[in-house]
Amino acid sequence: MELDKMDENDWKYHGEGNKSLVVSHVQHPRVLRLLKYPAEDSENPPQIQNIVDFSSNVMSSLLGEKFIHSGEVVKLPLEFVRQLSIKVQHQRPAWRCDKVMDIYSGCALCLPNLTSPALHQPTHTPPLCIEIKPKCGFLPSPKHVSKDIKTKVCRYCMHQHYKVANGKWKRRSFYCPLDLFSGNRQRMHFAIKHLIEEPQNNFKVFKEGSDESPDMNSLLHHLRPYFLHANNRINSHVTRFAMVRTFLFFSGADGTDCDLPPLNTSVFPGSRGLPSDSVLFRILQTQMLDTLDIEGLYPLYRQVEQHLQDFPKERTRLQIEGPYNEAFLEKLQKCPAEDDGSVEYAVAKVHQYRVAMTAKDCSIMVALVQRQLRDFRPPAFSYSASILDLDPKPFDSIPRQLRLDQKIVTCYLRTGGALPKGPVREKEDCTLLFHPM
Ligand SMILES: O=P(O)(O)O[C@@H]1[C@@H](OP(=O)(O)O)[C@H](OP(=O)(O)O)[C@H](O)[C@H](OP(=O)(O)O)[C@H]1OP(=O)(O)O
Ligand SMILES: Nc1ncnc2c1ncn2[C@@H]1O[C@H](COP(=O)(O)OP(=O)(O)OP(=O)(O)O)[C@@H](O)[C@H]1O
Repeated sequence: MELDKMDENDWKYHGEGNKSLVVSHVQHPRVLRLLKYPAEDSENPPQIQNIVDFSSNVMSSLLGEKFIHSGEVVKLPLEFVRQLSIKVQHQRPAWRCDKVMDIYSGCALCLPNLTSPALHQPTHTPPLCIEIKPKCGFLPSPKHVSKDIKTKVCRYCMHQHYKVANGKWKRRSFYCPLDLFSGNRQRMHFAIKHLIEEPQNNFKVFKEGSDESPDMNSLLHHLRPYFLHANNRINSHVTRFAMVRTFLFFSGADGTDCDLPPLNTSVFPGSRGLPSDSVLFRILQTQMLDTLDIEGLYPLYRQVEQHLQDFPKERTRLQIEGPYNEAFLEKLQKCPAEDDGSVEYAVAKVHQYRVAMTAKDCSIMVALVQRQLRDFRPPAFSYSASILDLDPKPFDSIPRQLRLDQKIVTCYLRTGGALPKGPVREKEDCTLLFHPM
């Protein structure tokens, strides 16, 4: 990429989240991730190098290098960024326009376009990519929570009630992250069915690099050729089953594409749970660094905050805002098992919590490519999995987390019973092991 010859016409709007806007190159498999911030906060542009460091030095070590593309910071001509922001503005969803693109720093992240995987051979079927934002896959321990309901209904399921009550989404999703992370074939199948039915911001499909946002029928139509090679039973049940199989086996052992196991392979070779080298397992393990729940963590956060007020210079030694290097990783990995009252313990728990928050908010991108084999063998598939959006969560977002947690639980206890129950799940309890199909 020749940075001095950047032309906004070579880039198109690709997507955006709460914190960044992504444009993809029209010819090369590359994207630029430009940060956004609240319109009134243009004085305080986010620290982009911190994002790369956090991803490459901290998250990559916890999640597995093979899944991570941290990218690099590039300095773009300001006029290019300004023209780009004008060009993409009309494609941005209105509900995301409360934030503006950073057009002043000229800094962006350059990353491989994970929806355009490199093709080693020509294929008949274009690559298909599925993005899942799985959210938090475990329940907190009863030791640290004040409301018993938090040990039965997961944060995502409770949050759904809050989101519908506040108009963020019209319909509630019956997806439950505990199902997806369970490693139980039936529950994972159930999770994927509900993601497809009500995708919200948890499920996206890209075909030929473009977000398809399809309805259920057209999605299944797109997915069929990618999964249904081993037999001719083309129905939605088989498709979802194949997706479960794909997720379960995602390990990308050597960081390259690997073949899907055949359809008749046992998904649970003698064991329950996720394979320990799968992408879902790694994400769940990292999420579980939140051992205290926000309620147990908050007093430690206050201890750190007080310490920083008393000794402002300690902010640097304790690496509150980074740098996110090996020393930061060591601080959170060498946390004493018990609270010894030290600020080091409190800081380590806060660092662990922030890392867990990142893992609870990341997305998985799965790319599937059909390969043509000679003779009459059925087509084979290559796939690869990557993890996106591994930004550090700010230290001072913790009080907001506590307030949100309280609002979600209060809303759930107030309205939980009032919303219609799921078509299948009679009883809202995320600890349920089996669902009737
Ligand atoms: O708090 P949550 O669980 O609602 O997560 C937020 C996400 O909402 P979600 O419920 O997934 O729709 C939210 O996603 P959306 O804007 O709703 O697409 C962001 O990812 C937010 O992270 P950040 O503040 O941009 O770093 C996320 O905030 P953090 O909690 O990760 O700070
Ligand atoms: N390297 C990439 N290749 C292809 N698509 C990408 C890439 N990075 C991001 N995207 C797309 O852009 C979208 C927005 O990116 P990202 O999730 O990083 O934004 P964000 O603002 O940090 O999200 P959040 O709302 O979770 O904070 C993603 O959901 C994904 O669809």
